[in-house]
Amino acid sequence: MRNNTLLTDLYQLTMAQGYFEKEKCEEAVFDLFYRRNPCGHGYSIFAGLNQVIEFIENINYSEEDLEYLAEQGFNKGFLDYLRDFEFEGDITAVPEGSVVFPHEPLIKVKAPVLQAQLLETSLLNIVNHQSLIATKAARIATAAKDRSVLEFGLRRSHGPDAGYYGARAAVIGGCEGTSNVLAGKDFGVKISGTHAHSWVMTFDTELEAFRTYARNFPNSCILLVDTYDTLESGVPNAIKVFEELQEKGIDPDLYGIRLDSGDLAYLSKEARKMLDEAGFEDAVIAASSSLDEEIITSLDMQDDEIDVFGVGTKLITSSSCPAFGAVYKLSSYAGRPKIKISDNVEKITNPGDKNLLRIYENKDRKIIADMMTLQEESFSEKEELELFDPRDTWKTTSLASESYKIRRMHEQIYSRGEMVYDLPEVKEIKEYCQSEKETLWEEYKRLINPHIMKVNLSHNLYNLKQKLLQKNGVKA
Ligand SMILES: Nc1ncnc2c1ncn2[C@@H]1O[C@H](COP(=O)(O)OP(=O)(O)OP(=O)(O)O)[C@@H](O)[C@H]1O
Ligand SMILES: O=P(O)(O)OC[C@H]1O[C@H](OP(=O)(O)OP(=O)(O)O)[C@H](O)[C@@H]1O
Ligand SMILES: O=C(O)c1cccnc1
Repeated sequence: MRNNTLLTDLYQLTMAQGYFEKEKCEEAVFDLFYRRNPCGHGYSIFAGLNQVIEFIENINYSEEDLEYLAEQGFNKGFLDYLRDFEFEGDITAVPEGSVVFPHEPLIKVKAPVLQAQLLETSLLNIVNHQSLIATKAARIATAAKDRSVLEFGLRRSHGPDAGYYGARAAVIGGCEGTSNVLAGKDFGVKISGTHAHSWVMTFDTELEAFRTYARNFPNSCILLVDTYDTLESGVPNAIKVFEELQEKGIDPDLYGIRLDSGDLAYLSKEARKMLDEAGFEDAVIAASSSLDEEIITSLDMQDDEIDVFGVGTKLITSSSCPAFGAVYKLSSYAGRPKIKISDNVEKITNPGDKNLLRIYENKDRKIIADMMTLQEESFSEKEELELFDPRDTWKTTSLASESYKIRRMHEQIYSRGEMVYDLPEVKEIKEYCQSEKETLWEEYKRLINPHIMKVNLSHNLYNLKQKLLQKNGVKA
């Protein structure tokens, strides 16, 4: 396994040495958050937490790394510190697979500043990638409604890691399985697939190609029917092979066809009729060919007969929105809340050591709003709760006591350097993610112009922010 300890930006190490030299080891709090949902989506899916933990657990500056850093001019004392580096701080995070919204702290790192700073690049690198792909997968799965989506993108992903972790994230976000064998093996998720055009082309006839495939894989036999002529040759040959299986008394678990070109809606409807007329009502129709949520929505409007969508390039590269944009910002140092000012209001940070609360309607467990609070604040469901918009503060909502439920979104991952979290399997994260989506009203899930979830600040946090803004000469 590659040692990723140096997979960071140089400035993290130069700052770390600076802190080391100045013996500046006060506690810092950093929030990892993002500012906008990808593709104009109504929410995002937080993914990558297990890999964040794996990264921290495996931090190890080898002698070779230290020699390299010495050549770059780092000090011996600092390098000796790195040789024995162990993370000593606290980390809390929302569980992987959670539905999340802009500006919410997804991960909170509280540690001696040198240590907290050293984690920045790797944490962002991991979370930015997986959250982006998980969110794109959620969009595609929404468009597919109750039909399955398979992740087919490895060949066109941005290198091996993007394919491997992208498959993991895609499955968390809503894909039923992946064609990526290593991801399937390592993450315990379903792998599936069909065959390529080359398979058909190496045989003298399409029929012979289908027969041979069916002989090899009678129980999972999806035949690619568009190599020559989908309706004139591909589908009739597939039907012939299914009849032959039937004559042999073979009742496959999964069989059917895959369409990979042409008018997928039209071809699926024609193919469905032909398969049904031949008595193969349970034959599956899969389709692929540069699919994404927009094309799937359009196919749906055309009353397509596709059961399974194979989605590659546009999912694994999140081509419509290629970056998640999460950042890692200091919110407190030496017990004092810190704020980053910007002319762009969206970029002003929320100061202080914070908590993220989610407020659900009592009766149907749908999300009403999220609220960031200061760490020390506590709230009781037995009391009325007033929520207000942090921008348009006159917009308020009062929730009657006992009409809502509060959930603290963060779980403890590290406590004083010790990993205290039970890592869930990808299958569990996937199920949790599905249940998370069910906590959203449909209005937040639509693909275009969704409702914007309210992410409120508590009165105390709002007041602290105003105070720091004023102190920095910003008029509220
Ligand atoms: N009925 C349809 N409605 C909307 N989009 C469709 C429909 N059928 C296919 N598409 C999409 O149109 C695009 C067609 O791509 P392209 O021009 O490469 O054609 P193709 O049929 O796949 O050809 P090729 O033989 O080169 O593979 C794909 O993104 C495909 O998903
Ligand atoms: O279109 P995507 O969403 O990326 O989905 C994956 C594509 O990859 C394969 O094509 P490719 O041309 O690579 O191989 P093939 O010869 O097996 O069709 C497959 O047939 C799909 O068309
Ligand atoms: O199994 C398939 O059909 C497949 C796998 C990867 C890419 N395209 C198709």
